[in-house]
Amino acid sequence: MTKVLIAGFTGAMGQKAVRLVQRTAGYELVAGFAAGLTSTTPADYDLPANVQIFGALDDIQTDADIWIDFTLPSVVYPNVKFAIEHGIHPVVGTTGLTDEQVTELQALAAKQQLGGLIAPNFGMSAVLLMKFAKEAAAYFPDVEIIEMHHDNKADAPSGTALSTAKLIDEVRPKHKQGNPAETESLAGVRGGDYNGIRIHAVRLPGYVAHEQVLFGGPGEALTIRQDSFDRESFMTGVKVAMDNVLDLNELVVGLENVL
Ligand SMILES: NC(=O)C1=CN([C@@H]2O[C@H](COP(=O)(O)OP(=O)(O)OC[C@H]3O[C@@H](n4cnc5c(N)ncnc54)[C@H](OP(=O)(O)O)[C@@H]3O)[C@@H](O)[C@H]2O)C=CC1
Ligand SMILES: O=C(O)C1=N[C@H](C(=O)O)C[C@H](O)C1
Repeated sequence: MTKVLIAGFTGAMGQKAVRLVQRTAGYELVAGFAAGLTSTTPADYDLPANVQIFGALDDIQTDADIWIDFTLPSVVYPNVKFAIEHGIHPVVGTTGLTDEQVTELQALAAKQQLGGLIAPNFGMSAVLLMKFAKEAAAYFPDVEIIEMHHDNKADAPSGTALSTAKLIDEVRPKHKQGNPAETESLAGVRGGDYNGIRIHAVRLPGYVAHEQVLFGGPGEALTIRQDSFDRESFMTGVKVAMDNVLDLNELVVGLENVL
């Protein structure tokens, strides 16, 4: 039986992950971790009595094999560091880790000879969107990204949009796009700028997670779009990660690398 701890177990994604672990043969939920808890009684979260509930990182004592993290950009780094230092394989969906933090965590995982996975998006449609966008960018170097999310989202741009921009940046011919004399009469109206790639973030009730990559060329355009209408869409990828993470011997970034 593979034992799982879920960090952020009370959140929108954490709750989906709890149900995934509970319904999947071969896995056992042994612990839940979240901040701001009013109780550490498992029954108060509809969890069996043997599930340990932790409200602070320093309190965690567990024999979990896997640490699933769906928390907040502000806490994901210490969480994953803690997991690796305690020999728990991290499966990280939380966004917001900087490139430097990922490099540090990879070095720590290598030192501990521990495998893990960080995925900016566990949804198949988003993984494919990023793959197709990278392919298209070699032929359509002029591109902008629009990501659309629910209005509870803490961070902007989305981790997926940033990853998409990084993948596009790896292949697209280096050039300046748009009008070099362009001005903004309304601050921020042209979006964020990742190496010349504009990213626009929309936050609205009713949305879950959506992304469009717009390519423009002389007389034509290509739009690639993905929609996650339900957070259940991310669970396919989380299950793939759980099934593979114990066999990894490094901290891998991107679900596509374990598919
Ligand atoms: N990779 C992917 O496929 C996906 C990634 N995400 C990412 O996952 C993350 C979580 O998203 P979502 O579930 O919507 O967010 P929620 O706000 O719904 O949940 C956040 C969770 O983290 C907990 N938390 C808050 N502060 C701390 C802390 N200091 N230590 C430990 N736990 C803490 C919250 O507990 P409490 O409620 O008690 O404050 C809650 O359980 C985000 O970064 C989001 O971008 C989301 C969807 C898919
Ligand atoms: O906060 C969310 O909801 C999501 N976060 C991830 C991101 O920032 O890319 C993945 C997905 O977009 C949903």
